[in-house]
Amino acid sequence: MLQDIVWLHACGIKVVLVHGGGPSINEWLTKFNIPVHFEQGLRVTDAQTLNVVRMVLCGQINQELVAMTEQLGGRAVGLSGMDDHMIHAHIADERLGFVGAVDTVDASLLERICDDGYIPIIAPLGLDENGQCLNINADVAASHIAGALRADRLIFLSNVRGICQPDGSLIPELNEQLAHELIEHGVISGGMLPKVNACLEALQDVPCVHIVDGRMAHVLLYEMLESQTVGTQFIR
Ligand SMILES: Nc1ncnc2c1ncn2[C@@H]1O[C@H](COP(=O)(O)OP(=O)(O)O)[C@@H](O)[C@H]1O
Ligand SMILES: CC(=O)N[C@@H](CCC(=O)OP(=O)(O)O)C(=O)O
Repeated sequence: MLQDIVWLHACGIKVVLVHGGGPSINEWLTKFNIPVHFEQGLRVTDAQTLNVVRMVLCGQINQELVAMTEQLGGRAVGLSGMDDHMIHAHIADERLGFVGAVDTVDASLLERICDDGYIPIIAPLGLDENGQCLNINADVAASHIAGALRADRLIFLSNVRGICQPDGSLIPELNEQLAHELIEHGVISGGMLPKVNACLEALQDVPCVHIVDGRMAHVLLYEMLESQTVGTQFIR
């Protein structure tokens, strides 16, 4: 995946990578005997959990991605949505604890980083108006960042082929109405809920929004070069 990003960047395409890290956060919480709890695909985040989230996202995943990108010949800058107060957020729901809903994204730092020839790699954390760090689902952060950048394209990567029907068949195209029907009927659930909501939100500002299978070799090159998507495309 990073090799594709480095190649696309070398071809003059400005790429911004927003990463998650849910499984690693779960692993570390378990090591520290801190319970793991999700509501509608969002992590319930108390103060102790937030410390682990920040440690894993910024200290581990972000820095590993930067190191790997550099190793592949790319020039990467690692940062989080807290840097320069890029992501302004507020507590989404008191019951979830320190989980952020995004108010605004200031994309000026990212634009400067891209214009200077770097690939920004962003951990999904934000700050509220009091400077409190908030944990933001990576898909939600990506959607707002893409919107603020007026991106041409937003590609969500997952560990499935795209949105699937209960029989496993792929849904190649999805509009808002069908997405809501599938959510209501429980066909879209768990971690796919914030992803689908993020896709619908992004569609307001970004013309091309896809969910594709991050396990497929060179899926990003395929997405950029072929006119047809391999996963699910969201349509207005
Ligand atoms: N209709 C659906 N189609 C495909 N995956 C779905 C669907 N509903 C729920 N899922 C689940 O959502 C998961 C993707 O969410 P998650 O793993 O949280 O995302 P992330 O890629 O952000 O880590 C899939 O692995 C799958 O188990
Ligand atoms: C609020 C919330 O759920 N934050 C996520 C942030 C990381 C993430 O989104 O990671 P994935 O892309 O692997 O799911 C979390 O704590 O797991």
